[in-house]
Amino acid sequence: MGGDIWLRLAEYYKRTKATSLVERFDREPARFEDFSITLDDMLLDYSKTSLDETSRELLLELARTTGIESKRDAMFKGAQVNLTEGRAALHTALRNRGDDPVFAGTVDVMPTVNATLKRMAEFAEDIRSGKISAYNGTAFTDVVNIGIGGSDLGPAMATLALSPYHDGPRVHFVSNVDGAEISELLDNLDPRRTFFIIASKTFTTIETMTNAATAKRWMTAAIGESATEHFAAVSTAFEKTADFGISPDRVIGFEDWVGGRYSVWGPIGLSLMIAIGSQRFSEFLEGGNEMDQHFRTAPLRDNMPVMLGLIGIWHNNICGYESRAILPYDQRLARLPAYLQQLDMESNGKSGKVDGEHVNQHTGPIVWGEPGTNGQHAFYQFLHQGSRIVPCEFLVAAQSHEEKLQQHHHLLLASCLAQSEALMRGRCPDDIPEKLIVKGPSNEELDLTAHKVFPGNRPSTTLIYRKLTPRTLGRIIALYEHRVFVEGAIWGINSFDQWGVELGKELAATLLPLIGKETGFEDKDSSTQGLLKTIARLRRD
Ligand SMILES: O=P(O)(O)OC[C@H]1O[C@](O)(CO)[C@@H](O)[C@@H]1O
Repeated sequence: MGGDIWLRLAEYYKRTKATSLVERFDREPARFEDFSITLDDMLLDYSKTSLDETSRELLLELARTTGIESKRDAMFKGAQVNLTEGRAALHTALRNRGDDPVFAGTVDVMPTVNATLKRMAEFAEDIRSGKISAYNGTAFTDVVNIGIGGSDLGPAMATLALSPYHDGPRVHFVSNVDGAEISELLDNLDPRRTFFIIASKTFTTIETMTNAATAKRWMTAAIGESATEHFAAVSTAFEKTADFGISPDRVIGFEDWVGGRYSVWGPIGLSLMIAIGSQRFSEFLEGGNEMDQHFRTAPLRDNMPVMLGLIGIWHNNICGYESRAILPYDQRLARLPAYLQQLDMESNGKSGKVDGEHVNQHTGPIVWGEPGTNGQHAFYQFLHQGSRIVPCEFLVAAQSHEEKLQQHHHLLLASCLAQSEALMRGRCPDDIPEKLIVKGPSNEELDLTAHKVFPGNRPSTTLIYRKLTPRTLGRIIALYEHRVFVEGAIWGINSFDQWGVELGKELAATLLPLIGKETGFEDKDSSTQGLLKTIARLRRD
C-alpha cells in the first residue's frame, strides 16, 4: 500500500536535499511556528528537520493511505491488532479516565481495570502506611521489584523520573540474572524490613524466576516460614504465583491484552505507585490519557505522535538515517533511552508484515542515547563530525525541581539549545576567525582549519515541557508509545508481538546443562564448542 507515495517522497527528497536547514530558516521566517506542535505545557519543535510544507503533506498522505486513522481507532476499540498472538492491545484502557466502556471483543474491560486500579491503590497505600507490615509488625522500609524487560524498565524508568515525589519506602529494581545485581542489593538490605514484588506477566521468565528464588531463599534464611508474607506478585499466571508460594490476596492480576512493554500503567506499575502514592500515580495515568485524547482527535498535521512518527519515517526510510538518539536534558530521565529501546526496538524491530510478507524497506531504527550533558562529553563528537547522520531527539524541562540550583538549570537549558543549534548550523571555514597552525613532524606548518569545521545540517527535534511531573511523564511515555504505533502501522508490521526474543531463550535452556562440561555438545558449531570448553577449563583451573 502507498507504493507511489513512497516514490514521490524519495524523489522529492532527492530534489530538495541540497537545501540546508540554515537556508530553510533564512527563507521561512515562521518556520518554528509552522513546524512545531503545542499541547498545553508541552511543545514539540521539529523545525530543525528537513521537512517542508510539501514533504509534510506527502508524509500525511502516506499516513492516510496506510489507514493510520482507522488502525488507531481499531487499537483503541479493542480490535485484535496483535494478530499473531490473537489479542487486542489495550494499554490505553489502563489509563482511560472517563466512564466510556472499552471493549476487548464483547467484554467491557473498564470494570476490571478500575477494580484492579483500586486494589493496587489499597495495596500500595497499605504498604506505605505500614498497615501491610513485616512479619514482626514493623513497616517495610524497602521494596524490591524483581522483573525484566517491560516488567522492569517501565517502573524503573518512571520511579527514577519521579524521584522528587517519593514519599513512600525506598524502591529498588532487580532485573539481570547476573547474580552481581541481586547480591549487591541484598547485601545492603534488612530482610526483616524488605518487601518483594515479583513482576512477571508470564511468571516463567527465567531471569525473574531465578532472582525470585534467590530472594525467597534469602528471606527464608532470615525469617523462616514467614517469608511469604514479604512477597507479592504481579502477573497474569495465578497458578504459577501460587506454586511459588504467594497467597492469592497478594497477587494482582492483569489481562493478556496488556503487552509487557506497555504495562507500566497497570499492576506492573505497583512499585512506582508505592514510591509516589496512588494520587500521583493517578496523575501519571491522566497524563497518558491526555496524550491518548490528543492522538485520537487532533488533525493529523497537528498531532504530536503522528508527526513524531512521520518524522521517524522521513529520517529512516527517506533520508536513510539508521538510528535515532534519545537525549534527555533531564537527569531523572536517565533510563528513558533504555526504556525506549525496548518500546521501539521490540515493537518495530521486525522484517515480517502482519500478512506474513517480508517488508521491502527498513523498519524500526536503532535507538540509543544518554542524558545530556554527559553525552556531550562522550559521543557528541560523533553526532557533530561523524560520517553518519543521527537524528537527535532532545527532551528538556523549562523548570527544574531544584529551585535553589537555578544556575544549573539555566546551563542545562542553554546546553540543550546549543547542541541543536550547533547540529543545525555547523561551522564553515569562514566562521573560524583565526587560523590555527601547528608544526608537523618535519617542522612543516599544518593548518587545522578543517578539523574545526562542522558540517551542520544535522536534524533534531526538541520536546519541551514545563516540569517533569507525573502528568508530564505520562504524556511523554504515551507520546512515544503512539509514535511507535504510527511507524509500525505505516510499515504494516505488528508492533505488539516479539517472536524474535524466543530463539535465544530456547537455546539458553539447551546450553544451561552444558555449562562446565567438557563433552556432550558435539552437535554444536565449533565456536560454541570452543567457548564451552574454554568456560569449563577456566572454571576448573
Ligand atoms: O513479564 P514477563 O512475562 O516476565 O516478560 C518480561 C519481558 O520478556 C519479554 O517477553 C521478552 O523480552 C518482554 O516482552 C517482556 O517485557
